Amino acid sequence: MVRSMPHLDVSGAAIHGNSEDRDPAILLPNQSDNISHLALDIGGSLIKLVYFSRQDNLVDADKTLLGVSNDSSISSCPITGGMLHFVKFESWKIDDCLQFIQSKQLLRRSDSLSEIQNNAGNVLIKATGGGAYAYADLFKDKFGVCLDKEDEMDCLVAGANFLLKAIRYEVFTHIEGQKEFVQIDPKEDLFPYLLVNIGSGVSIIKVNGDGSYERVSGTHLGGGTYCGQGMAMTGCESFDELIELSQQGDNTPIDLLVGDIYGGGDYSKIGLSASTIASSFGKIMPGKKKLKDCRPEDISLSLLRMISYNIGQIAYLNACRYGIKRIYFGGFFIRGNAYTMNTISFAIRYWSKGAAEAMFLRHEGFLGALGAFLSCEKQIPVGAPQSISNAKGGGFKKAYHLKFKRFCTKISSVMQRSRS
Ligand SMILES: Nc1ncnc2c1ncn2[C@@H]1O[C@H](COP(=O)(O)OP(=O)(O)OP(=O)(O)O)[C@@H](O)[C@H]1O
Ligand SMILES: CC(C)(CO)[C@@H](O)C(=O)NCCC(=O)O
Repeated sequence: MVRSMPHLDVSGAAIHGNSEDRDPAILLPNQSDNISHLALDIGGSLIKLVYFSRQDNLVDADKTLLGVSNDSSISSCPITGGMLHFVKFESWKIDDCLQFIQSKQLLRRSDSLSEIQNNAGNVLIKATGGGAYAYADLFKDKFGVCLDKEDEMDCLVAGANFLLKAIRYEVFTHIEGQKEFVQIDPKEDLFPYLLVNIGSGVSIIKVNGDGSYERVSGTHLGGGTYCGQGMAMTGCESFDELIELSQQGDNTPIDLLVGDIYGGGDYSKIGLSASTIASSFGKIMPGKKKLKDCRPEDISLSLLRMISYNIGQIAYLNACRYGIKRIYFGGFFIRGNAYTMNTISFAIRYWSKGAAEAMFLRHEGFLGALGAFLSCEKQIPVGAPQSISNAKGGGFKKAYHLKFKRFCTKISSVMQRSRS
């Protein structure tokens, strides 16, 4: 028997936890239908899982949304709904993921949404990413469930649109170590935007509206490249180890700087300072330096910088190509790492001459999984979140808009010139 789906109510959705929490849960305060539902995004490197749990108790006053404890309407609010939880596993540890699903009883058949079935009577769970195809048999054999495949790009866009529209304190800029939340008015300054999803590989998507997008570019030099190349060059055994190493690194013994080529000076005629990287890894060269002479810490940092700058530059070029000012970066390559975000932000600022700013999402790696989760409903409310004008640094600065106007005018005149 095929039952109708219980309603997923995302109205009033908000982050649960404080502003520094990683992968924070999202509170769905108005979720009244009893749903037991999960969705998976099985990527080349990581499996991302989003699931709902019911939460009937009161919000702990110390755990108010984002620590905005002076907001009395929040601290005393009873939770009648539930929570969205975000969990990830390395793709090669799929057994851990299966074990987790089992231990949390996420496929309990007694819950109504889990009983959604296909024509053949098989229980379905939403899944996206390449692994939704690659691991379909495994899920069928292990749990007797069918993965109900959703397109990866559709899910990325749906997840991003939901977060940008409905979740306060989701988006932020990260410039020279300073994190500032950005509030988006869904009616004024949401579309179009560029979504740069840095997973194993990188997808660059121009998003025009709900379900309206075009994957305009991509690059195979992504998170998988940093991880694979880094492990090959340093002997590290994981992404986390590489990132940790990079924190003690210095790129200058490895990267060839403009000053190294120009006798210590700038090449000011073309606007290159002495400290600009002329060539990533350029100091490893015949007769000079070999890989074995380099510290793993420095290798990891140079690599992180190389990949991040390069993605930043490609993102900027695509923003120019379409005259888009808003560039959001997602994907687990970022992993909330300050250095990565600073570098991407620097690249966007540098290339746009300060006219555009990189923006990041707190649920960076979960866009696809969230989109798959929401696909059971296919409708996301447009409701603008409440104002957060009191948030530290919230809102775009007027100067930014002005600068960007100039930036766009410049781009269109360059484009006109190149056409004529
Ligand atoms: N614990 C981790 N293990 C492996 N990679 C990690 C880890 N944490 C962060 N990463 C980085 O995140 C990247 C994967 O990001 P993400 O999960 O967004 O993409 P994916 O879905 O696996 O890839 P794709 O979409 O290309 O199939 C890795 O390539 C790596 O750079
Ligand atoms: C192949 C996908 C979409 C899988 O997630 C991703 O890894 C990606 O966008 N890679 C970059 C491929 C390219 O456009 O060069």
